[in-house]
Amino acid sequence: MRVRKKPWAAPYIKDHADLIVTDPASQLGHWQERFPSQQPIQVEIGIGKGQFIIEMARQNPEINFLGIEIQESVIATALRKLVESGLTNVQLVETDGANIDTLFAEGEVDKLYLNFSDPWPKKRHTKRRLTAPNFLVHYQKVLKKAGRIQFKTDNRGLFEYSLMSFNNFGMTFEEVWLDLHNSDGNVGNVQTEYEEKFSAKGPIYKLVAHF
Ligand SMILES: C[S@@+](CC[C@H](N)C(=O)[O-])C[C@H]1O[C@@H](n2cnc3c(N)ncnc32)[C@H](O)[C@@H]1O
Repeated sequence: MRVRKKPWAAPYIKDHADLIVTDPASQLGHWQERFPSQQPIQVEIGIGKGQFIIEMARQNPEINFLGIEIQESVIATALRKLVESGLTNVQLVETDGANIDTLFAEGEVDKLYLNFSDPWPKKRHTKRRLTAPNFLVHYQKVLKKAGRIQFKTDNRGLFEYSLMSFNNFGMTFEEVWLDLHNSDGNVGNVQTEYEEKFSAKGPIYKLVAHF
């Protein structure tokens, strides 16, 4: 998903350096200092406009959330929502999720969310999928022992690929939902922007797994 540049984005991000990090490697070992309370850290990679992470933070004040997004113009919109929310248990991080192993110490992350990740359907782009083994190696390092990865998508091809990828990596599945919105798994489900947009067109798939 490529989005048009927004001229206001860079200055807005600069003005809100208390809520967004643009040089994340400098925070290694210091993430908790960015929050008022030391609490478990949960991370979403590819937050888009931030609806999911902000609502999760509202519902779970006992957790500190970090939202990673690669596109400046997209994360700037999420930042606006965060500013309006007044929440203090969310920090945004403008970076490539592929760098996650350089951002956190081993076992620092409690849970990882991947929502409606770009499908990269062409075979030659497999390594760009956020559920590919080259990403799983990094997730395994930063997640605490038995820390969960929660993945949702409307893309059947990506979901099937991810099931195989996690399984081949030796991960254990805790939940697999093939039609989340019409199942018991939907209780307490927090929807993302993409989920709201695409659930009318077909099923939403979800899995929760750990290493
Ligand atoms: C299809 S959108 C989904 C947005 C949101 N999660 C939702 O469900 O509404 C995927 C988002 O992931 C971001 N993204 C893709 N690859 C990324 C990466 N390697 N690191 C960080 N963000 C990434 C994209 O810029 C885009 O905003």
